[in-house]
Amino acid sequence: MESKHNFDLSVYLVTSPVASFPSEDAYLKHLETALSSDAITVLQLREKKLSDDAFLALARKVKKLTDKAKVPLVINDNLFVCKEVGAEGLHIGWDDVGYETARKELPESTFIGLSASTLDQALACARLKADYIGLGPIFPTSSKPDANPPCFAYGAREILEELSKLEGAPPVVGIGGIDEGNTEYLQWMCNDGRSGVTLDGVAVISAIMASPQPDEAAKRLKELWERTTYTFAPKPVTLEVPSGTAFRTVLGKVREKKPLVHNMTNTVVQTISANMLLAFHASPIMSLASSEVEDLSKICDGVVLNIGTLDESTSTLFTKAVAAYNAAGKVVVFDPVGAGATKLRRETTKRILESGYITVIKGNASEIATVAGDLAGSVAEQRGVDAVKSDSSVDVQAELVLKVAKRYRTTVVQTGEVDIVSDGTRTWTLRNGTPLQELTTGAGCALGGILAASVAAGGDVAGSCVVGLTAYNLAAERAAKVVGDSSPGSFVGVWVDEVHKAVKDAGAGGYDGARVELLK
Ligand SMILES: Cc1ncc(COP(=O)(O)OP(=O)(O)O)c(N)n1
Ligand SMILES: Cc1nc(C(=O)O)sc1CCOP(=O)(O)O
Repeated sequence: MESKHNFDLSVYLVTSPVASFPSEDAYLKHLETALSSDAITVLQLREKKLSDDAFLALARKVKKLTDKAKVPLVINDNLFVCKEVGAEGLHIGWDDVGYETARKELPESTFIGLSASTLDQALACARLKADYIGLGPIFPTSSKPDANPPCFAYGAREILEELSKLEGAPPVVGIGGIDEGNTEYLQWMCNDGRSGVTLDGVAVISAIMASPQPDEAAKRLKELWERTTYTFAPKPVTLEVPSGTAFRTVLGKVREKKPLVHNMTNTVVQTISANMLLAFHASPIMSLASSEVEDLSKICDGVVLNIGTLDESTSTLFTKAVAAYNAAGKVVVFDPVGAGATKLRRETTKRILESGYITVIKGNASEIATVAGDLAGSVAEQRGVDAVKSDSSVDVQAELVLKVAKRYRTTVVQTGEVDIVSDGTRTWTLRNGTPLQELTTGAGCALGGILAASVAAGGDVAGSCVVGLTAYNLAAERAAKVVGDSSPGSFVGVWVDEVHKAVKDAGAGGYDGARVELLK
């Protein structure tokens, strides 16, 4: 290390206790193998139970390895060991030796990292001018029994957004529950060119220390961390919406591609969901089997996760689906049906939203308000998330839809008398449809499939949602004209016919009557 500022946090290994290995030799060999990957950029020696003498003796051996690999060594908590061994850095938490004491006692060139679990702590670290912040836990972890509650990727993103407003804020490394399955998602959520948010690296214990091949594990983490294109991330914004051309483009692509949509949906709406997808010129697969998820993620273009008839196993099943469809780079539409009604629904909704990238969240006003309210348990609470009721004005609802889209870096489709679509940058209101849709069981749930097919074919996520939803609602209006206002039974059949025609004609003239407005 030439200067205290010359450190790279991108793949930061924190050690597990030497005592968790069969021998000290096995432990040192493990570290040496990990360091031989050339992927590790910082190594923190963390021993909670050793005496100062034993810690120092171990630190001297580890320092030889880190020096050989030209990787800075950071000592966890112990100022004495840090000084004695001449480590390049010290990491301390809020219960440890104070930052100012450590700063006075250590050479200027020694960098000092501070832990933060909340926005207030992160701001305090910045005020103290810590050299870096260890922000965590990001995800649940079993490596630190006294860890604070996780902030998840969206919470980390909010904290980083606040830090980015300060001049000279310290770099930040995320820690806690980070592994190969979530690194890419965390990196995408927390490195957003649009808002200036940056996370500087990932710190891990088990992802490398518990791996039988620590060098390979470190290399894979580095490769995931350095990605600039993401498997799951939406394609760039290309569509001009609203316009008849966009309408024809998306529906034409649906007709050509015939997207295959995996419906993990509730038992009440299976038939209408499958029929609407077929009418939309897409193909449905209906399956709730856990053992099929990975295979289906490889052949399907997208999945609909609908918690309408959930049980205690739904969150495990659906988070598995999020992981599989993210890894396959396919569309995930999440419908948190009745999200606020029970504890099970609230918890399941929260776990799914925390688990990975959701391409589209679709729900009615109270479901979206519940999704927004769930955030109030974390960072958002400190900054005051307003609970928006379904009887609030369209503008107020649109503001919340935009906030939820921004927070999860996703597209939100809120259905109601006025539908609202937002991707956190652009927000539209859509005013088509008929009251007969509300008298049709599964009309909202079947829309999940229409959105998945539209996005899978279209490219621009939010734009494709606007087109798919408008086509669906215009078809409903045409069907209502045919059957009259008091025939909900006959309405469904004619609606399916009209959806079919809309895609068959690829929207030729079908956009007439669309009442779509892009809000400023
Ligand atoms: C990089 C990094 N970030 C955070 C921590 C946690 O430190 P602390 O709060 O002091 O908790 P313990 O590690 O001492 O249990 C860390 N060690 N490293
Ligand atoms: C050491 C540590 N500090 C944390 C914090 O939140 O400050 S979480 C954590 C444990 C990280 O281990 P793993 O990568 O195995 O989850």
